[in-house]
Amino acid sequence: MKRTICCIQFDIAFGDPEENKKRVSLAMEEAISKEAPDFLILPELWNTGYDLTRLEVIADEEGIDSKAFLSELARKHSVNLIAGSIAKKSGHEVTNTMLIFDREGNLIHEYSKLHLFKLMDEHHYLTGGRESGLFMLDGVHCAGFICYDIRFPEWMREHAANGAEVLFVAAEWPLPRLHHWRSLLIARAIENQAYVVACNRSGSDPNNQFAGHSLVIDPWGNVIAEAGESEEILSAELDFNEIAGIRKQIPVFQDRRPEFYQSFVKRD
Ligand SMILES: O=C(O)CCC(=O)C(=O)O
Repeated sequence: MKRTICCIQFDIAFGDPEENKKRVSLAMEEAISKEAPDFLILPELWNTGYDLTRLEVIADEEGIDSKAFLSELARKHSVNLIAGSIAKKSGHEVTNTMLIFDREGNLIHEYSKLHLFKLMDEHHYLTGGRESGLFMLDGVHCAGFICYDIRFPEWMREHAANGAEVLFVAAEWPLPRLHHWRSLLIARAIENQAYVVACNRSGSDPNNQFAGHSLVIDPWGNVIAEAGESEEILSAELDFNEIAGIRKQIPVFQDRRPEFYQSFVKRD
């Protein structure tokens, strides 16, 4: 089974959801006309960027506006959409939430970033998620993660151990730690013997310059597509038949001994 994917790496307008909707629409038109992908992925917080101090005002109330907008795009282009994440307001809480739509425009899953990134003050403005990132889309077992989540191999492993064949990552990863971005993503692909499709943003905001370098990595850890630092539509073909062979050759999922991992007692 093969599927084509496109990462839409774009420069997010700071605190301007309407402008960002225009940018997403245009980039999607381009991706669809050039690549006709099965799956499209957007970056993290694409509606507001990291304008955290104004989230009370600009976050999307229950995600209603974004959901209508994205559902229509998925349906119109008949594409599966891993719609990065949005700032979503529910009562007094704001979450950093990934929205996933099928080709008919049905919202099939929401995943809110589990691990908040203190270095960028997320814990002051956002509430961490509580749900799993697992979902099934177009016959593929998928899992979604958001940026800092990639530093938590145990979280991603749980998803792979529960069947995920492709790990989608939406990010606003800063340029100074590009080396970590690449190394962590390659490691997550190798250890989980899964595809990693990671969509970062490009450009800068008042506080950070972002790395771009969206990546598609195969289950052997080979980088099969990589963007540069600027806006780019990155595409690749994923062949899910490769996974079974790799998992048979080095059967890490059978060889795990999780019963020992929790009960480890530190010796002096
Ligand atoms: O872990 C990192 O270095 C970057 C994480 C990040 O930028 C985020 O989670 O938004």
